[in-house]
Amino acid sequence: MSFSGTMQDQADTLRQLAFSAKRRNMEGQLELREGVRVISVASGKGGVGKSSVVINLAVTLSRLGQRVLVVDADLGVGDICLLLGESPRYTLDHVLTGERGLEEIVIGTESGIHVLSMGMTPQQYGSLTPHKRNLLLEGIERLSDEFDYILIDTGAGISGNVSSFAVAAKEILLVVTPEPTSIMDAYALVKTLSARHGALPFKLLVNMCRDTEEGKGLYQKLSAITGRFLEVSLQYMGCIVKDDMLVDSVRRRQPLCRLYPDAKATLGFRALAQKVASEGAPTDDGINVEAAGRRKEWRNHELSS
Ligand SMILES: Nc1ncnc2c1ncn2[C@@H]1O[C@H](COP(=O)(O)OP(=O)(O)OP(=O)(O)O)[C@@H](O)[C@H]1O
Repeated sequence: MSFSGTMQDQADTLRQLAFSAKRRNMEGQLELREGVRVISVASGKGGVGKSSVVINLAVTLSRLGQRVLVVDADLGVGDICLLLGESPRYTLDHVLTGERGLEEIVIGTESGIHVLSMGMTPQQYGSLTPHKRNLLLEGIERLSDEFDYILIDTGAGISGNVSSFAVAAKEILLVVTPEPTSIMDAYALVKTLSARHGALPFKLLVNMCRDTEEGKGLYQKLSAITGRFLEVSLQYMGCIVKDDMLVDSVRRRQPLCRLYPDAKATLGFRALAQKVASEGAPTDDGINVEAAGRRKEWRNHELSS
């Protein structure tokens, strides 16, 4: 199977899961605990540091006293456990065969965060009996009781499972780097997701930039284009500078912020976590008040210019 075929498969699987969850929601059967923040971390292209952002944001939030679950939905890759030097004893297969409950494949890590690896092909999902689907969904429901934050590491790009989680997650943290291809792919992702799902509350994080000025400049450019051509406003969440310490932490399979508490990139993650934590959860329609205000400003600006 080709790589893009695999990504499409992943998207289909997660879409089915999301739709099942939605149906249950409408029936009042699946309800995530009120107040739990579900943030999907996405990128237009691969290799921009999405998994590193998920891990370090999760660990920093955990140090702020939050209970954090990372869902590795970058199906089949299992990056998060690899990056944390963890080898889960059980996989989703054990849940599907009924040997284990979903809670039992969640692993606690030394860094204080929990990780759930959710790799499953659409073929596997399609062959699930309604009973097994329910088991999975009920598992997710129960898990949300145990955490304040659920961070989802999605596949990269439009064909990734970000589309499936976009609606479910309510909050999308888009990771972009100063590379032209990363910027173009991020724009394409925002365009496609907005066309599919309407106004979504995009948050933008610039990774691997030279300094804060470059980060802010990139945000202003991208935000001007998405505002003008897509009527989509982006909320700036800050930047993480390019830092060799991060590369070293990946090699040593430990979170940067744990290994190097004073590294420049660690300070960026700290600022990011504080910004995330200081915001309220979005409202039921997925729009937080601040973002809605900015969208209105954009429209007024467009009308008056
Ligand atoms: N701020 C940074 N400074 C220096 N290197 C970084 C930074 N962020 C990420 N990297 C490096 O970029 C590489 C890719 O990072 P990562 O695996 O987190 O990206 P990704 O977007 O999740 O990739 P994929 O799409 O393949 O899952 C890693 O080797 C990491 O060390």
